[in-house]
Amino acid sequence: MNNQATQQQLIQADLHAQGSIEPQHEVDKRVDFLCNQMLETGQHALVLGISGGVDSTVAGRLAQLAVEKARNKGSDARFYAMRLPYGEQKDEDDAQQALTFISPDEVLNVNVKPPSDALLASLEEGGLTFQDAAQRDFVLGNIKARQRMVAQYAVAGAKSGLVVGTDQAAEALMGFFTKYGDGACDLAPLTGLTKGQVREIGAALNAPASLVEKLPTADLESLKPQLADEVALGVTYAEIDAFLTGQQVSEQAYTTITRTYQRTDHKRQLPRTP
Ligand SMILES: Nc1ncnc2c1ncn2[C@@H]1O[C@H](COP(=O)(O)OP(=O)(O)OC[C@H]2O[C@@H]([n+]3cccc(C(=O)O)c3)[C@H](O)[C@@H]2O)[C@@H](O)[C@H]1O
Ligand SMILES: Nc1ncnc2c1ncn2[C@@H]1O[C@H](COP(=O)(O)OP(=O)(O)OP(=O)(O)O)[C@@H](O)[C@H]1O
Ligand SMILES: [Mg+2]
Repeated sequence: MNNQATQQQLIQADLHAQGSIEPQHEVDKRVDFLCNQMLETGQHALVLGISGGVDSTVAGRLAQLAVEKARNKGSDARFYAMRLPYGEQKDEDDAQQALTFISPDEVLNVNVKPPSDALLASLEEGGLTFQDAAQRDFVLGNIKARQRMVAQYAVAGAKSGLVVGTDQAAEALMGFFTKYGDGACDLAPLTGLTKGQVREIGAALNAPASLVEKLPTADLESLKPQLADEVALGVTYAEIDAFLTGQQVSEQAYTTITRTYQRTDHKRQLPRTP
């Protein structure tokens, strides 16, 4: 086996990626995981932001199925789905379609624009300056992701709940999440799945095809609304998934992926200590 294939195998194992999945088996396994976590911890709720993207559509439906299963076992578990737009969201219709599909016990609508803008204004009043408008916008993007984390943990605190995250192997590989923003959670039910496998599970759950096939976007930068992840990453999800499932990828994709994986190692670890 050549060096490239060995390195791919090591990373695949590190991220718990599988070459292929049986979607219904993964649904059952991951619903059981969420249900058992509720029962074992004695917590009473699951909490998750629903964006209108495929990851939160799938994780949200798994969460609703899990609390229903826990209730069948005598728990009073409830799922709190949260809409967390930054002002008006361009793909709000998709978010509403996701909510209809998920059928959560509760929906909370929280606008993260006022707290995000207020924090940025306070930082600037406090003396923080930026290189340019693009850097300021990028930093504000991560503030939005972290305000969503704050909002979800507030609900978890009030309802004795656990925060669900949507990190999967493709985002983990590329460190494509905000550290302590959407990267922060108590339970990560999509761990190990490629983007394509998340879509396979969405299809097995009968999620609307338009959401299953939707173009992924972090949608954090106001100056680049709905920016496709693949443009930001400089590599396609098809190439990322191929890398994760042990297939050969182009030299350029291999270099981009392995360099990004190494550069973002700190995002997949606990804080460094002396
Ligand atoms: N070597 C190192 N060792 C330990 N810590 C290190 C470090 N280098 C930076 N850091 C720390 O990490 C910080 C950078 O990480 P972070 O704050 O996350 O910021 P960063 O990785 O620069 O930005 C987050 C990226 O994730 C994308 N994202 C975010 C949220 C959701 C999604 C999505 O797919 O929906 C995507 C977003 O578009 C952006 O490209 C630095 O400011 C520093 O505090
Ligand atoms: N506007 C939003 N409202 C509620 N939650 C959000 C919003 N934006 C992001 N989130 C939360 O942050 C998570 C990370 O965003 P991310 O874009 O990776 O996932 P997604 O939108 O579900 O799917 P995709 O990656 O395909 O766009 C989401 O899964 C969701 O839980
Ligand atoms: Mg998204």
